[in-house]
Amino acid sequence: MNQEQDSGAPGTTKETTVTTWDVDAEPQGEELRQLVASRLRAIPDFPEPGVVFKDFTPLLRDPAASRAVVADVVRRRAGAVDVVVGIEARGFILGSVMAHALGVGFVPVRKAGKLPGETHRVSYSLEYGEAVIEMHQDALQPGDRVLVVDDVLATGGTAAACCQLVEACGATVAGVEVVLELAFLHGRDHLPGYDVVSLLVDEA
Ligand SMILES: O=P(O)(O)OC[C@H]1O[C@H](OP(=O)(O)OP(=O)(O)O)[C@H](O)[C@@H]1O
Ligand SMILES: Nc1ncnc2[nH]cnc12
Repeated sequence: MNQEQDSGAPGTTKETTVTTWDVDAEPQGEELRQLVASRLRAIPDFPEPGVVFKDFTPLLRDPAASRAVVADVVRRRAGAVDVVVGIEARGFILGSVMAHALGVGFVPVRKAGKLPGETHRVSYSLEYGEAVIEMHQDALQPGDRVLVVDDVLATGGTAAACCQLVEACGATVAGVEVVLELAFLHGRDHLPGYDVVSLLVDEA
């Protein structure tokens, strides 16, 4: 649905037009999956030998494809989340635009030592190493329905650690959204009971 609103102040002739976004008109289903798959590239042996890195910078470079990814999440989650939590660094890019499109706030989960306030912290392992992530203790309120956003679900260590941080604040994980799930790394096994949605699933 497209809608135009006149928000000019009474007694003035100035008009401002606000156009809402028709998310249903964006690519969906198989069309969306093919579009997104065509904007990801596989880079072998990065960041270390044996890892095939799935690079989503071509997706970001294409406004139509990025917009379609965000629209897909808006169709599924609009009205059902209060906050988006994005995981440093790639989760920041997707998570912040999704928060904006959903009309909710954004909370960053950062690698250790980057946040200035009092934090909760969790250590975890991922496909190519170990890490510690943190979130400000006062970033969420008890009862907040939180959408966790990242680009890739690999071993699931990062997303599971992020869900722990959300719950440490007394908030609820409403769902986890990723663009690409590397199913052969069984990340879902670390996220039992969570509503995990991946746009693309790589089985190989
Ligand atoms: O499911 P996992 O095995 O935990 O892996 C997934 C995580 O790995 C990548 O982030 P990375 O830690 O490489 O950081 P970056 O976004 O700063 O590149 C990716 O963006 C996810 O956050
Ligand atoms: N293979 C991979 N490609 C991109 N991001 C990742 N995060 C963890 N594993 C990854």
